[in-house]
Amino acid sequence: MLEVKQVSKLYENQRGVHSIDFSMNRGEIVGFLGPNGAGKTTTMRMITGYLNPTHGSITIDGLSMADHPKKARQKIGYLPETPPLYPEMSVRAYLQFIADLRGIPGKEQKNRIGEVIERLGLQGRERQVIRGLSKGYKQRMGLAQAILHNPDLLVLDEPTSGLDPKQIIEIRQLIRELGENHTVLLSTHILPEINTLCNRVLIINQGRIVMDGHPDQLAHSMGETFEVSLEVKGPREAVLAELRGLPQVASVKPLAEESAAAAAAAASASAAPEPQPDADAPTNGGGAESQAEPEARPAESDGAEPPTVKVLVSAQDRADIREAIFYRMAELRYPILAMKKESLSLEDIFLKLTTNEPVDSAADHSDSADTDADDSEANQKEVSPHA
Ligand SMILES: Nc1ncnc2c1ncn2[C@@H]1O[C@H](COP(=O)(O)OP(=O)(O)OP(=O)(O)O)[C@@H](O)[C@H]1O
Repeated sequence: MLEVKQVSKLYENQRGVHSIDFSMNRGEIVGFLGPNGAGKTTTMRMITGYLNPTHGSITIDGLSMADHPKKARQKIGYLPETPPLYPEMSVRAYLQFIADLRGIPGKEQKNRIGEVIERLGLQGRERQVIRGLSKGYKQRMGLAQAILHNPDLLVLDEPTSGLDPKQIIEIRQLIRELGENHTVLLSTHILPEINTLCNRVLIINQGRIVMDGHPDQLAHSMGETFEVSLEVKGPREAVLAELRGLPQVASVKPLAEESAAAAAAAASASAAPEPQPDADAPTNGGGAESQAEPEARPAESDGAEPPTVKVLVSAQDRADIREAIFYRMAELRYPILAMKKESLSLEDIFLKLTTNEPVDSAADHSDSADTDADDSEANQKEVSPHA
């Protein structure tokens, strides 16, 4: 559908984009991600024919943008960061004007405008003047003008920028629906937008594409290891020793909060030697129905609760070590309070690719609940610009 071949745009200051190379297949929704000044808008303006590349070629559905700009542009709908609206016009008058401009034949115009008004939820506002619309509805108007001529490819520059959370949800839903019939390239600073909308992400940094893939595959392709964060109730040293002894466990590291707690516990409990677990403890899986108190939980014998051990366990060869951990801890009757497979978030990957900051995936794990919350539709977690 779209071929961008070795495209560069050099501005006078030598910035811009350099040898950008990617293609898009029909039906894809591709997220275009990058810090401020990375080259997203420049690339989108070249794809839509508003800016000529210094080098390279762009073809839309086989049509060269350089050789057939008019025909190629008819296949594209473009929503720039600021929608190109005429505030004094009414909704219907504006769409009529755009229909004329795009050369939609007169007898098709009424139907087409009616379809777009319905699709974008603009019914009842046809006579309203654009100036009086909310920001969310202005954005709907921007999308309406982009799809009016029924283009194959939609190019959307930060389509939810500046909207409130409710409007963001609405516009994302619209983009999702538009993605059913259109190929979509959308730029954003908002990482959850990629996770909720896109089946592919392109990351651009300092004018170069630094990553291209499915959001879920990116972590894997970056050599991510298999890691599990774990919260276990049991004698600390025994839990650590048992985990380290499991096959395919490469390392067991206390999480940041656990290190501090362990240091405090060690100081206060130094008088009482830590008991060792009983390897012959019952193997009934630690079921609640068991009446016998296990010898492996000696901390309870003096009435005190055993400590909670929080660690990050890394596996060799990306082996899934969760079952082995579960069965061994159950055997020893050390209850697992929480176990979570950790992976680099898109935010981790983005930082790794666009800054020199080392990314320690364990660093985020203490607040992994917050990370999960990132999937919330209205979450506005933006990437801080580091370009
Ligand atoms: N007209 C111009 N003249 C000179 N330099 C420009 C021009 N337009 C963009 N640049 C430079 O080219 C680089 C890429 O800019 P571009 O606007 O494409 O980035 P962006 O990723 O869209 O950024 P943002 O997220 O802030 O919109 C930046 O260094 C910018 O300063």
